[in-house]
This record gives sequence, structure tokens and C-alpha cells, in this order.
Amino acid sequence: MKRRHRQRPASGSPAGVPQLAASRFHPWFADLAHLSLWHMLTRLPALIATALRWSWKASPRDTLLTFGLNVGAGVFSAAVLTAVVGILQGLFAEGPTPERLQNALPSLLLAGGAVFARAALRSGAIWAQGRLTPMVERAVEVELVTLATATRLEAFDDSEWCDQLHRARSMGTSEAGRMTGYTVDIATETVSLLAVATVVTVLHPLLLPLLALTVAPVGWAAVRSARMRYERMRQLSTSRRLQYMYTHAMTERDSAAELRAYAMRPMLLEEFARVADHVRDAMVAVAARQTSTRAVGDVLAGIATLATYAALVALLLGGLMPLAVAGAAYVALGQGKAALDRLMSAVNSCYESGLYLSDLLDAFAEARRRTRPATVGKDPGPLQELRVQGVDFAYPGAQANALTGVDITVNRGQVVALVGENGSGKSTLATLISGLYTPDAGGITWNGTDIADLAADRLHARIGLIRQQYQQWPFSAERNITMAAAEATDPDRLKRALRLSGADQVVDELALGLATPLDTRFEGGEDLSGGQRQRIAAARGLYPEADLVIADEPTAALDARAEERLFATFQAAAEGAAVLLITHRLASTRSADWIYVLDHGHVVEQGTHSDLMTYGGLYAELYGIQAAAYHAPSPHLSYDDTP
Ligand SMILES: Nc1ncnc2c1ncn2[C@@H]1O[C@H](COP(=O)(O)OP(=O)(O)OP(=O)(O)O)[C@@H](O)[C@H]1O
Repeated sequence: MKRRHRQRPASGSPAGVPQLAASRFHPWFADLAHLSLWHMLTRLPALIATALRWSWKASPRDTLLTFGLNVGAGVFSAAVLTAVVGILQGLFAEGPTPERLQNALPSLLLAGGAVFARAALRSGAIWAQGRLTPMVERAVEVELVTLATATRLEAFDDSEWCDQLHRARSMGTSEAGRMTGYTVDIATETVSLLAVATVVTVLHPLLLPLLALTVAPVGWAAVRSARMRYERMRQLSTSRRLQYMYTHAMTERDSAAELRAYAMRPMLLEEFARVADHVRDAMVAVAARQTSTRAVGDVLAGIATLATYAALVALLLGGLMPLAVAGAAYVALGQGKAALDRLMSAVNSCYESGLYLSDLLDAFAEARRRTRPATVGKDPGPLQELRVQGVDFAYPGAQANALTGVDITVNRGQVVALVGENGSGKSTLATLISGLYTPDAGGITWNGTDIADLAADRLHARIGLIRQQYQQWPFSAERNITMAAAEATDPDRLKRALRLSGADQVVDELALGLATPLDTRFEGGEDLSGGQRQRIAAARGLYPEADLVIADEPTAALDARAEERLFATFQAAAEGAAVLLITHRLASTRSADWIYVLDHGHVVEQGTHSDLMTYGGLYAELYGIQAAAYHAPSPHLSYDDTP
């Protein structure tokens, strides 16, 4: 028996509001809040390489253009700086003014040309990057949905995988696009900084250490302030999740009716206000710390700048540096500081985005691990016999098995019923038989071959599934039944499925008939009643003309006439196929060829209706309870029929 390991709840919920379970949604915030610059710089190359690989995959041409043009623009920035040095040297040289102007003219022309070239390259780079970012986003989004939809169903019962996928979907794909921009910024600013470093070294060897002195506090302050941002995100992530949950519950259509019917508004508003106050207080507290750290950074940067300029003046007064060089150094140091500021910001952002990108790539790898190719395996062939032998199954993280040692057989031409009380394992068994879950022990065979060895796509094509919890897709009524593109629809099969399920009456009442979108968010979209939805779901299961129809509570929402019609359909369907029927309506199991009774995941009884009634066990008891309800005397009505 499996044991569930409960996670300790995360702190961060305001008093009086339920504690949220620990979030795995923002695992990076804690790391980032304690990050050292060195750690960041050592991991950065690998993250940048990953971003470049995706950019290249998305569009080699735009990647080359984006980086080439940006780096080119950085080189022309260096040319501008060199020209400025030339201009200053020309202007501050000895001699009459016209001569000095003439000396400065070539540098002036060079500066003008370089500024023009830089602007042209920047425009080109912005255009190329504007194309590249959506291409990268598209590439990762397509990869994500391609891989996520191929994973096996049980992956979605694992909350760790669901969190990982949610994170990849909501953060990874957008951050992957941004990462390209940050990588470009790092390349551009590195070129600018190298250019400044080269120019100042040429001007005077002492200027390079002075440049380093000026920029060090800027770098320190940038890393500190980023760390505080992460710290704030970490502190608030639980409250933000709570806020999101409450906002969702108070503004969505699904919860709107209950919110009003149960007069939940005051209670929800009060809890929401408590969470909002908590967020506000935390923000205010962090803002104070952030301001003081930023002030320290600014003061240090100011002191360093003053020291640098004092050193420049000292060099100037000591006759160690001509005035023109000092002027150029002043300009260069200012540019170097600005370039480093931008570089540090790009490094921070790139690192953060890179973590989400690596998270996304981990999700890709995890999805591949959880996938079994649908097309690999044998063809199941028409069903003769389906056997479930000694099957055990537990949901991931569940305390107990949902099924233990289950044996059942379904033969072609039979209607086999699964009955049992709530939670006894009927739906789980149906899901295993349809090949969506894999048993932990035992096996399920289709004509003697384990279904794990069959091609999943061909197996699914032979099974018509009417699920207990069916999804109404934001598609037309037709596509909600065929689950395929319009051009792939088989009109005869569609007509048959509509007739057998009773969905024909539903479609007749829709304004646009089969073309009506079953979602009011679409133009002409309509909503269906619970029973109408169930008829559509039944038609979906009957459309494939399958060898095995698995019907899990197919009539729970149907009216008496529709229910009778659907059960008759199953009887008829069984003539050419097999039907596995799960139902609590025991009147309809009387005519089943065989009945299995499940209790706490075990098959506890089996036989025909009369066998089980004679046996006098759980089935007879449940049947008796239902029958008694129909025989019970009523002041207004009296039924003398059994169910
Ligand atoms: N996705 C899931 N993750 C974890 N446990 C699950 C999941 N689905 C079902 N269970 C558990 O497995 C057991 C069997 O559930 P199952 O849905 O198969 O019962 P059932 O017989 O179909 O019930 P009902 O008559 O209410 O539809 C129950 O204890 C249930 O709580």
C-alpha cells in the first residue's frame, strides 16, 4: 500500500485565511534571492548557449542578423567614442582656432558617419529582433504542446508534473522569447564596454583601473537590487496565489451562481481584503529595505565617481595628462559607466529568464520521459476477448490502491456491467481498460496480447469511450461528436451516433444545427443543459463504431425516455461488439450478460443478475434499496413496478 507524503504548508497566508500548500510554481525566487554575482556569471554562458540554440532553431537568418547588426552597432559606438577623442584632441591642441577646427574636422566627419551607421544598424537590429522573438516563442510553444499532449495520462495525476507544466506554459515560453533580447543586450553592451576599455587604455594606462573603480559600485548595486526584487517575489508568492484564487472565484462564471446562492460575498470579500492587506504590508516593508540598499549603492557609486574625477584632475594638474585626453577620458568614463549599468541589468534579466528557460527545457525532457509513442506496437485487431488479470493500481501519491487483484473478462457480443458504491474503482478500471493508465501489477490483454504492446492510437480507435466526466470542447456540435476536422467526418456514422444517443434531438434545437459552437464565447455559440451535454458525450462514444464501447455512467443526467433509449442502444451495439457498462441504475444491469461488483477496489461478486440476487450479497442489497424506493408508499404517487 502506498503512503502519501504530505508537504508542509508554506507560510505566507495571512491570519484567518487557510494555508496554501507549498508552491512549486516559483522555485527560483529563493535561489535568486541569495545569488552571488560570481555564481550568476559562471552559469550564464550555458544559459546563453541554450537561448542561442533555440534562436537558431527558430530562424538562423534572423539570429545572424540580430546579433550581427547589434554587435555592428556596438562597434560603431566605439568608433563614435574614438572620434570624440579625436575631436577633443583637435580642439584642445595648441594653435589658432581655425587650425584647431580644421584638425578636429576629420574626427567630426568620422563621428557623424559613425552615428549615422550606428543608427542604421540599430534600426536593422530592432527589425530583426522584432521578427526573431515571436519566432522563438512560437518554436517553444509548439514544442511544449506537442510534447505535453503526447505524455501518458497518469502524468496529469502527478501534481509535480502539473506544476512543472504550468510553470513552463506560463513563464517558460514568454521568458524564452525575452532571453533572446537579453542575450543580444549582453553582446552589445560587452562590445561597448570593451570599446570603452580599449579607448581609455590607449588614452592613458591609469584610466582603466579608474574605470573599474567607477563601475564596481554600479554592478554591486544592480545585483543587490535584483536580489531584493526576488526576495519580494518570494515573500509574496503565496499571497499572490491566494489573491489570484479569490479573484478567480469572485469573477468567473462557473462560481458566480454559488457565490450568490450561498451569500458568500461578505465572507469572500473579507478574506480577500485580508490577503490584500498582507500583500500591501509586505510590499511596504520590502520597499523600505530596497530604498536603503539602493541609497547605499548610489552613495558608493557617487564616491567612486568623485574619486575617479579627482584622480583625473590630479593627473591633469600634475601635468601627467593633457587637457584633451582628460576631456576624452571624462566622456569615455561616462559611457563606460552607462554601458556597465545596462550590461548588469541585462545579465540579471538574462539569468532570471535563463532559469525559466532551463525549467522549460527540463519540462520538455520530463514530457519525453513520460511519453510512449502512440504509433509503436502491434495492431490490436477486432476484439474477441478482453481480459483483466490480477490488476493492481494506485494513483500517484495516493495512500491506498484504487484497484487490487482485479480479474474481469469481456467477450465480443456481451454487455458486461460494473457496479459498486462510490469510489469502489469502476471508473479507474474503465480508464485502465481503455489504455489510458498502466496497471502497477497484473495485465490487460486484448485477444491475448497485453495492451501495453499494442499501438495506442489503433487501440483507441477500437474503443468508444463515454466518460463520466466528459469535456465540452469549444468546438461545433459536430466536432464535439466526431472529435475530428470537418473534412474527416463520416456522415453516415455521424447520423447513426446522433440517432442512437438521442443527440439528434439536441442538434435539431440548435440555431446553427451541427455547426453551432457549444461555447457562448464564440459568435452564435450556445450552452446546453446537463442532459443535452450527456447526449452529445454519448454520441461521441458511439461515433467510432468501436469494438468495445466503454460507457461510464452514461445516463446520470438523462431523462427516463433518453435513458431507456440509450440502454437499448447498448444492447443492440453489443451484437457486433462488446459493451462495458458502468452504472448505478441497477434496473439497467438486469439484462447484462455478466455483472462484476466492485468494493474498495476488489471484485467481490460476479454473475448474472439472478445469480447475484440469489447470492444475496452487496449487489442484492443495493438492488433492494433501489427497488424499495419504487415500492415505498407515497401519499401522492404509487409505483408498483420494480426499477
Ligand atoms: N485522479 C485521481 N487521483 C487520485 N485518486 C483518484 C483519482 N480518481 C479517483 N481516485 C480515487 O480512486 C478511488 C476509485 O475511484 P473511481 O473514480 O474509480 O471510483 P468509482 O467507483 O468510479 O466511483 P463513482 O461511483 O463515485 O464514480 C477513489 O478512492 C478515488 O478517490
